[in-house]
Amino acid sequence: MSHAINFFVSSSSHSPATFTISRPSVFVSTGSLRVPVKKSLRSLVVKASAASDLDESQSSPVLVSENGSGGVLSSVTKEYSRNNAVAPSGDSSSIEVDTVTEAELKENGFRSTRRTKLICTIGPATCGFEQLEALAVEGMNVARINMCHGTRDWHRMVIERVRRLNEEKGFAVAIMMDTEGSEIHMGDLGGASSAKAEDGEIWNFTVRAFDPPLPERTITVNYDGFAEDVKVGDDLLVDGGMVRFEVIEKIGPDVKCLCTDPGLLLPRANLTFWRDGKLVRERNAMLPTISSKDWLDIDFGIAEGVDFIAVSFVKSAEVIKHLKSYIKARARDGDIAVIAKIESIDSLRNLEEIIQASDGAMVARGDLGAQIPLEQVPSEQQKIVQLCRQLNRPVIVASQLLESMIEYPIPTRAEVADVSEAVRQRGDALMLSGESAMGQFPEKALTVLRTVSLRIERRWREQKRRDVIELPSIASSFSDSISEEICNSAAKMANNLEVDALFVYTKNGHMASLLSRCRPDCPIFAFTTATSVRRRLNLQWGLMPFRLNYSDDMESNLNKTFSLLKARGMIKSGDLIIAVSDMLQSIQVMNVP
Ligand SMILES: Nc1ncnc2c1ncn2[C@@H]1O[C@H](COP(=O)(O)OP(=O)(O)O)[C@@H](O)[C@H]1O
Ligand SMILES: C=C(OP(=O)(O)O)C(=O)O
Ligand SMILES: [K+]
Ligand SMILES: [Mg+2]
Repeated sequence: MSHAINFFVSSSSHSPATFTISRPSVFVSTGSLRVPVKKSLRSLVVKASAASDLDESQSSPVLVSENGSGGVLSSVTKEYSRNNAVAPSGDSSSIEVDTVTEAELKENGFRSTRRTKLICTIGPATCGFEQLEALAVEGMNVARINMCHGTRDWHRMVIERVRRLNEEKGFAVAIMMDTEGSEIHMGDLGGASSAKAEDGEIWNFTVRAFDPPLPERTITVNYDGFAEDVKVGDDLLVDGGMVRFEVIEKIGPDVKCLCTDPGLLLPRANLTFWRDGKLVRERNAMLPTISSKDWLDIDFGIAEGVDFIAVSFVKSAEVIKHLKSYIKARARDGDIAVIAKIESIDSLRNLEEIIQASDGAMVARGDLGAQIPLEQVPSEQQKIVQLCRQLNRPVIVASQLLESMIEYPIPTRAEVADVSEAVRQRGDALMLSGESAMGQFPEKALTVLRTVSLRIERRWREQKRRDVIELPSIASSFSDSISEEICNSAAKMANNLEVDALFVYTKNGHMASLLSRCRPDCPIFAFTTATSVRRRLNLQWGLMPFRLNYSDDMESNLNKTFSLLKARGMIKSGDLIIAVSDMLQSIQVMNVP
């Protein structure tokens, strides 16, 4: 018996013929009871020359899943350790599967997989192979390296370890390189890990270069114009106010400052200066967003094949466009995504065009909070998250999510509330900075992000609190409009029919991102032919990216997918799924045979 609902929107390049797959009846759930759907076969045909999102026919049945969900429970972790010896990639006769996703699906079922993605900044506390593996097992989707710190050799070592982890253990942890940017910051304290500034002490901020050790109470500053730009009486804020000084005297390249709010100075901390209660934007406002050192780091990132480049202190869309064309001309597959960090007044001023030009955005609350009043940061966060969703760009909420966990094994209640709010806003990803880079409890911090995400997501679904946010059409062509409408409809159907999972066959990830944008109740299994696309999809809300070689014959793709996933125990007969692909511009509702 063959029961299915097939909605076909066929492009002119494909015949509008429908197909059916032998399968049990389609069930629609009413509450907890599933009743068979009346047999029906519907076909909707729209004429369009839609470009296919799918690759040419590829035959070997290689399936790779990843840790996109990673809502790992303790027994899942145990299961991971039992199974973590996976076949090396490229073996087309075997299935490469990330045991963390696999175990989580088996243990928790579809619904309770995690949708919010997690990013960890890698630093001295987490750069070892075992430490990186522990983070991946705990659910790290993206590893961030901050070019403000460490040497290129150190970063290369981290990248190699993450790559090896992916190859040997089947993960798809993506790598994000974050540029230093040319805003004003302190030097590296001559090698010391921190320095204490006491109330009433006089410190010398200087643009002179010193060989270590630095003279006592001396701070080097990276910006040559610093001594000329500041004025006696200015307030000098370290990291947005963690330590405060008042400028009392200028002597050539040296600026003598009186400590008025004592605190700990950390290497390369950001500096801002304020006059009459206002942030001073002197010639430093003219500094290039991407410095000459940043360009060298970007060349390094391109050569190493990082997945994302996050650009610090973006001021306008132009710099993003420039970087994107620079990457396109140089990167092997031209597929490094550019993330705009929103962390300055200028970036807020040009927000929409910056996000439009980028492949994603980061609410970089650390520096943002040093440039605008702190009480304004939460509303800016909400605005940026919402705008990114409307424009279909992944968005990361970053900085100080669990700051106290740098020192303590549990977070403050206020930090948990902040993480909950970011999850409730349905941002794509949450990011750890110091907590994972140099904190004492990196894995525990990641566990907190994971468990809070899972809890809030589940509560949201139970309350059926679907988003009221308006999703404007973003398509720039008729064929894009078709994809968008298909995804909007498929996501709505998935919610109404309470299906177990959405399947999307997507070559470049666009269809997958359109589904993710709808934030459906069920997880989205995204099948893509390229390993690099699979890693990039790992940043997006609700996507479980798989690498799978598939053909342009959807019936055989579905059958292959079903049998591979069933063999891994990741789905079972009777599970209800909706599949979309822009190869056939179709929506298919079916039970797994
Ligand atoms: N590669 C690294 N080497 C040494 N320390 C690092 C590295 N990356 C991060 N850190 C430490 O972790 C802290 C938090 O990381 P992050 O938020 O990325 O940087 P920042 O504080 O400069 O904005 C940094 O201040 C630094 O002390
Ligand atoms: C993420 C941020 O950037 P960085 O850590 O590079 O300063 C931030 O400022 O919040
Ligand atoms: K940075
Ligand atoms: Mg910053």
